[in-house]
Amino acid sequence: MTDHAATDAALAAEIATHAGELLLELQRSGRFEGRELGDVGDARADALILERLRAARPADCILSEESADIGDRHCAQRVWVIDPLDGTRSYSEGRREWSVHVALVEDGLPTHGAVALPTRQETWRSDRPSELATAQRTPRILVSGSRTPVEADALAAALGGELIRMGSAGYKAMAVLRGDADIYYHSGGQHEWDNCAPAAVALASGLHCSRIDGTQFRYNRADTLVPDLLFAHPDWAERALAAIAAL
Ligand SMILES: Nc1ncnc2c1ncn2[C@@H]1O[C@H](COP(=O)(O)O)[C@@H](OP(=O)(O)O)[C@H]1O
Ligand SMILES: [Mg+2]
Repeated sequence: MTDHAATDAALAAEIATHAGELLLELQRSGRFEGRELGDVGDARADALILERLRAARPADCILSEESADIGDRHCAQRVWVIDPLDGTRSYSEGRREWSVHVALVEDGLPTHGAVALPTRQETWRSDRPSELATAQRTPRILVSGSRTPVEADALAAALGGELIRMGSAGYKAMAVLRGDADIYYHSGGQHEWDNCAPAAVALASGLHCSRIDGTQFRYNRADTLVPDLLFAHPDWAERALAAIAAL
């Protein structure tokens, strides 16, 4: 049972971890495969997260990728933004790169959150900031494998970096936080649920997280589209923003 006295970050971590375990079991059960596995996983993880959040925080609103808006979130001060299965494609193809996102947005800012990476048995959370690794001289730049930005090669060339294609926004953002990469760059579209919990967790550890023009992320907007993003080790943030502006 969910602990009603848990802090928001602890609650997010507990729920994301449990949803991740459910998804792993479903994937390993072999009962579904391909697209159907992704659809069933999305729906079941969504149901688990909604049930737990409603029980623990009945007064809050919820915005989920898999459900219609719940409650009148636009004027709500506290809104949970969740992605029950980010990297659905990787998940349904049996790959490792997928994640579960649970974040709390207060007055438009991501204040608490957790990102579960079930295939690594990791849950990253905003109330347990991690020490950042040393940035690499040759930056490793993560981009979407299926929707690689057209300008990705030019950015890598401008920074003298190495481009690495990978699935899932949460998996990529946490790879930067872990120090396995230096930059996660995306353009061409995404939604609030794809990057809200990763931003809540990454910001708490001092990673640079912004739109690619350097402006701050704002959440719980009427239009959930977030066209682009930059997650970067602080040592690379300014150079990356300058290189992006010059593309
Ligand atoms: N151009 C675009 N428009 C809308 N969503 C996009 C997008 N590019 C990536 N995304 C979403 O961002 C998440 C990470 O993408 P990727 O794995 O390609 O890096 C995926 O979320 P879901 O898996 O939750 O659908 C994907 O649907
Ligand atoms: Mg997503």
